[in-house]
Order: sequence, then C-alpha cells, then structure tokens
Amino acid sequence: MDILTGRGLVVTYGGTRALDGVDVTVRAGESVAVMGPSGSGKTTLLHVLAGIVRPTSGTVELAGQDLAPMSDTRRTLLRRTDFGFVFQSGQLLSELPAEENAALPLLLGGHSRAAATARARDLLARLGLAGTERRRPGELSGGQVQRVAVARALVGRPKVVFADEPTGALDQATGREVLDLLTSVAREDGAALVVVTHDVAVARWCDRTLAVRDGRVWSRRPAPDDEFTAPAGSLR
Ligand SMILES: Nc1ncnc2c1ncn2[C@@H]1O[C@H](COP(=O)(O)OP(=O)(O)OP(=O)(O)O)[C@@H](O)[C@H]1O
Repeated sequence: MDILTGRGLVVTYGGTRALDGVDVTVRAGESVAVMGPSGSGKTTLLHVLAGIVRPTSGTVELAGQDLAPMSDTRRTLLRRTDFGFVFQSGQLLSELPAEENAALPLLLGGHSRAAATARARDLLARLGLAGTERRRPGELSGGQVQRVAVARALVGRPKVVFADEPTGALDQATGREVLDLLTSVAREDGAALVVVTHDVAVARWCDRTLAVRDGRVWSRRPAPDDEFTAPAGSLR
C-alpha cells in the first residue's frame, strides 16, 4: 500500500529551483534512503513530503489525503499524529529526563502520563537504553541522545518517520549503530522511514535509495541489482 505520494513536485526559492519536478512514492513500512551531493535538494524533498514546506507546484498525499488544501492547524496536527522526525542534533529538552523527552509527543497529544511513559520506556529499552530513563540529555552520550530522539520520533506510532542526517554529528561507528536501530525498530513498528544519509552502508539497509541531483530524483534498489533503475517521473 502506498502511504505517501508526491507528484510533480517543484520548489523554487527566488531564482533557485530546489526541486525540479519530482514524483515519489513511499509504501507503508518501507525504508527509503535519500542520497545526493550538498545542495541537491534532499532536505527540501523531505520538508515537502512532511508538509513543512509547501511546493510551488505539485501535490503530496498522505494515505490518499491531499496536504495542500489543509489549513496550517490541520497540517500541524497531522505532523504530530502521523509523522515522526529525527534531526541531526539539538532536539531534546535539556531539563527533562530521557523518558519524558521520548514521551513528549504523546503527552502533547493528551495521552495519560502513565500510558505515554510506559510506551516511551518500552521503546527506550528496545533501543538499548534500559536503565537510563531518568537521565537528562546532559548525562547521556551523543549516540544515546540520538537514540532518545529516535524513541521520541516513534513513540506516537507514526505512519512515516523522516530523518535528516540524524547521525551527522556522531562518529561513523556510533552513527551506524543508531541508524541500524532506527531502521529496525521503525520496521518492527510498521512505520515507513525516509532518511537522508551520506553513508552507503546505511543506504544498503534500506529497501530503496532515492538519488537526488540538481532537484531531480532517481530510484535505486540495493545490491545485487545496485543500479539506477528509472528516471524521475517513473519511479519503481
Ligand atoms: N530557505 C531557502 N531559501 C533559499 N534557498 C534555499 C532555501 N533552502 C534551500 N535552498 C536552496 O535550495 C537548494 C537545495 O537545498 P537543500 O537544503 O534541499 O539541499 P540538500 O541536498 O539538503 O543539501 P545539504 O546536503 O547541503 O544539506 C540549494 O541550492 C539551497 O541553497
């Protein structure tokens, strides 16, 4: 089942065409790596698919619902309930312990503290953080902080998790460990994952790679048929 569909996506900033006519489909539960040179349009693509940036033209549909006609309030709510986000760094609240940071989307969504914390603790344990639930971000390593951020992205059982270079601030080994966990826990929970990464090893764990260049996108399956398969407009 297709969960997220972008059609004919164009984004222009002044004279810059950051996206130049992109068609992309994400299926429920699949993981998609987004790769490409600096300035090629990866972050713009992520932001358009997540409803953070409105495309200059083109449409984005989540489970068949067009995001464009929605009010900002409705789109913000949708982002909270159906999407999870992991950014490079700086996303946790320094005064809250790990379990409350991870539970935050559920607490903001009106769930009971007990239910929210129980779900957060379960995720933290699956991410190898049992025993650190009461520590604040300043008492955790960089890799542990990003695992708390992963727990927070997944806590609300989103349909899609967007991750923009989520381990860019970590060393390669720690970064791979965190991304391996992100990919496998998202898969277990049935969430689709769209992750911008520069690491080809990480891209191989994903079901598919979107190669972005000059605002256009090509789809690629991982090895053994590790070839670009289709020009923009005819993905999959
Ligand atoms: N808010 C903005 N205003 C003006 N131009 C922008 C804006 N955001 C992005 N751009 C331009 O759009 C193009 C694509 O940017 P984008 O951030 O999507 O690339 P990227 O592939 O994510 O790059 P990086 O790997 O360096 O993060 C670039 O030329 C960039 O300078």
